[in-house]
Amino acid sequence: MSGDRSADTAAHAAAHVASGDDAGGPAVRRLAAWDAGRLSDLAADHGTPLYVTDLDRVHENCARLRAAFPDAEVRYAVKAHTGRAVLEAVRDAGLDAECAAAGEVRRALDAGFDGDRLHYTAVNPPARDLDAVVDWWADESDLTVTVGARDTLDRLAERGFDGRVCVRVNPGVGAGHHEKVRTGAAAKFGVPYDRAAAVVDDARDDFDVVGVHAHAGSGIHGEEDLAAHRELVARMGELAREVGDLEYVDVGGGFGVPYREGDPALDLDAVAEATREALGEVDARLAVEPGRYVVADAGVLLTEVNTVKPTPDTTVAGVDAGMTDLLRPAMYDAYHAIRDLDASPDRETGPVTVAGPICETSDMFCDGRELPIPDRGDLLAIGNAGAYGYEMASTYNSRPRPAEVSLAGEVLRERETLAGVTRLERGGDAE
Ligand SMILES: Cc1ncc(COP(=O)(O)O)c(C=O)c1O
Ligand SMILES: N[C@@H](CCCC[NH3+])C(=O)O
Repeated sequence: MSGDRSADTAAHAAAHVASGDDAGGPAVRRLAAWDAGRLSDLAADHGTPLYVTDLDRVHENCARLRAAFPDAEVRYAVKAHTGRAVLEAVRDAGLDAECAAAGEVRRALDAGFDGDRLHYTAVNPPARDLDAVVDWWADESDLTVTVGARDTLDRLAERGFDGRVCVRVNPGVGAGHHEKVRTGAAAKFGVPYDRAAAVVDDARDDFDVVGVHAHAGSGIHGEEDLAAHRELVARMGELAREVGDLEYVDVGGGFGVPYREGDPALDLDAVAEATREALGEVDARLAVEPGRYVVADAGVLLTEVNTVKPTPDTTVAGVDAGMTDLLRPAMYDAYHAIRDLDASPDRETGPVTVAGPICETSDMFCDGRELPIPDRGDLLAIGNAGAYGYEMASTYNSRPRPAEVSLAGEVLRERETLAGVTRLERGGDAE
């Protein structure tokens, strides 16, 4: 959590606490805009920690993407939130599904995506995943497999697959909110740019090569990231012109959302325009595959304060959610806005450290952030938890994963039980 104690951060937090509105226009949903009474009712009905997902917001975000990219294919990166209700909302909104693993393909199929709306991006795919997807391809022959290595092409051919393939390219340019999520220049992803045309050429012998793809990284926000995005797109445009005869050029996802209260929203229309301009003339459709943008601000994580401990530097608010429920702060030092739903405007503020129950120092949602000093029993809402929140949850410390409900009160995922956590081990229920 280095840097979380900065004056800058404190100012952001104070502004959030003071403003209480949806500053930034319709494209930004601030944590303050959520109805505190509604969230408190849901926590009372379903317990904490609790994910709350606003499915209408998912629809709105999809609509905004479709409006910004009217002539492009917009594919939702399922990994950001795989819940059935979210997938159905995305399907209804007309987006395709981009899946990172066979399990995600299965979920998308179960949510009603037809093969022609399914894109499986196979990164070093385990044999089990390839077997499963090739199996499903027998019925869904329009699905597309995106491959980033010749070996993956060979392994598909060995399984009798001769369908639609997209070649993933390593564009040599990365972007994103943290080095751990900048994929564009990481050797693991995609065939090196200067070999891409040759790989496309070879692949055409055995497959229907329908596209080329590259992804810079996640959380593109700010000029430097946008410049990297434009560079990636320009390179992909060049490649598409070189290899010709493609259905689409997929320039990845990564569109960021503001996490700090004062952060500006991404100007999606401007990004779309810059993308088209950088791509140049190509005889193929543009495709994008956003995940975070669709779901981040559609979700909050509710957690109850169970321990308040004054220390010389900060008040430690112990809460019942931890890094097992929302990993991003521990993994990326990610900033998530925090709102005390029970604190009246005249509550004293000061440096507050919101910490979970896990035996790891990194199990903190903020450290020394200027917030209302919580009381035991207060309900805190953690913002922008809809993307890579529940998805990255674990059962470390034998903690059952939290429940998820829609804002309307429908249970979307039951709270896991301890029996659920232990069921696969010797002596567990599954035996
Ligand atoms: C290949 C690919 N496409 C799309 C995405 C979606 O990224 P984001 O959620 O930042 O839009 C990712 C994740 O970074 C990805 O790896
Ligand atoms: N999990 C990351 C995003 C990575 C997306 C996958 N390539 C995050 O929470 O920011």
